[in-house]
Amino acid sequence: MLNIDNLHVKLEDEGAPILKGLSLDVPAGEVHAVMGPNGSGKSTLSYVLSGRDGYEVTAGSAQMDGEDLLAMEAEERAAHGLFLAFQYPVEIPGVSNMIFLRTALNAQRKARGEPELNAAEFLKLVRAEGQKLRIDADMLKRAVNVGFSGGEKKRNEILQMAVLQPRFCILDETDSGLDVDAMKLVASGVNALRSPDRGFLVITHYQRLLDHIQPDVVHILHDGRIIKTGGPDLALKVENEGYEGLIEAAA
Ligand SMILES: Nc1ncnc2c1ncn2[C@@H]1O[C@H](COP(=O)(O)OP(=O)(O)OP(=O)(O)O)[C@@H](O)[C@H]1O
Repeated sequence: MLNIDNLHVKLEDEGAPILKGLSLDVPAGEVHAVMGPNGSGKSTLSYVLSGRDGYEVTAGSAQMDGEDLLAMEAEERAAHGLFLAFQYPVEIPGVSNMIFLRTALNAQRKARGEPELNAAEFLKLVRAEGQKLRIDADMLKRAVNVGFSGGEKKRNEILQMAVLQPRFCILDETDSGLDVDAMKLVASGVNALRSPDRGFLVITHYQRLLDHIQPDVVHILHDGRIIKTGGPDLALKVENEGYEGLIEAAA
């Protein structure tokens, strides 16, 4: 479903590479976790895949369902069903959460040739999904993420995911800043979306998220490359022993 091959990326205005030959395949139906030390390139990977400006791909490829992701504009990638839950969700003053979600959903439906949802259908959907994440009607009316607490912003990212029903979801440290109960809500939001035709890349520093979202595969990213791939026990090993041993073994 998602195939990344030998990806090399640098900042557009700086010379130093950040991703240095990263390869990763996530088949449909699977959840892959990406862990790695600070500064190893995890967020860069999620930004490059989602089409954020400021990065230059100097070699390699990234495909979703055989189509060249890197050749698409950011909104085309979204219309193809790619979704990124940001590490630092963006505030959008003046745009209510509700209007934002409805506009995003209908733009994607239109791009896919599906009929737009009318106001009543949309309201029913967003209220039901909001309830599961304990996002009440008041938060839905407020400007997107403005004045939201750290944990509320992260839950709001998962609400967007639940409403948009993307086919491939990237979660960039969605667990950071969440209290224990909110983490369980977020995890059940993700688990509810798990399906044979959907894939996930879950970037996290902590094993505890993976207790709730059981990954099929765990990758360790260091210095712009995947240095080790394994099963869920690899995350436990990192939790217990840190990255040093894995980095030394890969050198
Ligand atoms: N806009 C930028 N300007 C300068 N350096 C950058 C920029 N974006 C990324 N980098 C550098 O690229 C490297 C990778 O950053 P990235 O945010 O992808 O790491 P990460 O693995 O997500 O880290 P963390 O676990 O701390 O979130 C870091 O050394 C970072 O300082």
